[in-house]
Amino acid sequence: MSTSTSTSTSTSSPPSPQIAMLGLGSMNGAILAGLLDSAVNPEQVRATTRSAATAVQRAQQYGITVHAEQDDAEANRSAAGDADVIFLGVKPHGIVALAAEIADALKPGAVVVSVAAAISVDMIEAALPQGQPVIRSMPNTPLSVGLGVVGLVPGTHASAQDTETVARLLGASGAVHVIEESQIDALTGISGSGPAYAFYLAEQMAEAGVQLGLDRALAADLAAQTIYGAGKMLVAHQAAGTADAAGLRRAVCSPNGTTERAIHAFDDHGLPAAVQAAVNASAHRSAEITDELRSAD
Ligand SMILES: NC(=O)C1=CN([C@@H]2O[C@H](COP(=O)(O)OP(=O)(O)OC[C@H]3O[C@@H](n4cnc5c(N)ncnc54)[C@H](OP(=O)(O)O)[C@@H]3O)[C@@H](O)[C@H]2O)C=CC1
Ligand SMILES: O=C(O)[C@@H]1CCC=N1
Repeated sequence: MSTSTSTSTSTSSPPSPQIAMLGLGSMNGAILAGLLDSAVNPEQVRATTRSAATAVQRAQQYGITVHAEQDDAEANRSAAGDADVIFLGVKPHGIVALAAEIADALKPGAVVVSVAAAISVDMIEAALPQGQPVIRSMPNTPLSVGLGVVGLVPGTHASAQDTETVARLLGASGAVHVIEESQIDALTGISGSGPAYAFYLAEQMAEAGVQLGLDRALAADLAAQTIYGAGKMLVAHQAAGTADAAGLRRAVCSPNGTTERAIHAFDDHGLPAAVQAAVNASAHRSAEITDELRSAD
């Protein structure tokens, strides 16, 4: 599989691995929603949360079995021990401890996929049995609606087949890029954190509409549909090689028209620098958390 290219979905019959989702918050929940919308059956999935209240809520939401680690100290080990693919979906500072907790319960060859920012492959591998396949990922929440982006970094013991299995699972709900670990902080700055940038833009567009006298629901719908349509159009044109973002932007700007005035306002208020600073801030924070957690060991 080549570096930084979207995987195409293979035409051979999809695998039906048993899946464990350890932690079922925003990110693992989004992955699960995407999996359940594709070829994965609820019976294939066991999940855990920390608290019983979350477990009950998530079991109802997704129609799967969810156990709370707070109530059942064996919950993570039991779910992981049955699984072929295990998604570690807790906060970064909890990933290594979670990997250590499940280590001797894992089936040999089961693939451990971390979704955490900043936790390097070697940190996870060090907590697991020698030879256990690990894949570090950076997904994003639009996987929940089939429009996600995921970066995958295969670990030392992950085979091409392991990577293909995970790429196929996640590729049903988004674009998958197999990347080098040196690229993952930058990917985090663009696509991992990026949905929040789009949501923030939508918030501000809608707020401006309210300031101009629109009711909030109308302004919010106009902003959301515009970002959705523009994103879909951009993806289609980039895939076809017919236009890029700059070209599509220029096509909306009539000379001396409304959009040209708006883009000048963005430039006058420093939008290009602000966006680049934001992507850099996310990428650098990812690297910084890695350093913090390494030095805490
Ligand atoms: N949110 C995002 O957009 C993205 C997040 N990520 C990564 O995903 C990971 C999770 O983030 P996010 O989903 O936002 O966080 P959330 O707080 O939404 O979810 C964390 C989940 O982990 C559960 N949990 C905590 N400790 C344990 C434990 N010991 N055993 C089992 N479950 C446990 C929590 O249960 P409970 O609710 O009961 O406490 C909760 O379900 C992070 O590492 C983050 O870097 C990556 C890309 C994007
Ligand atoms: O904010 C975070 O740290 C996580 C990682 C990328 C998106 N959310």
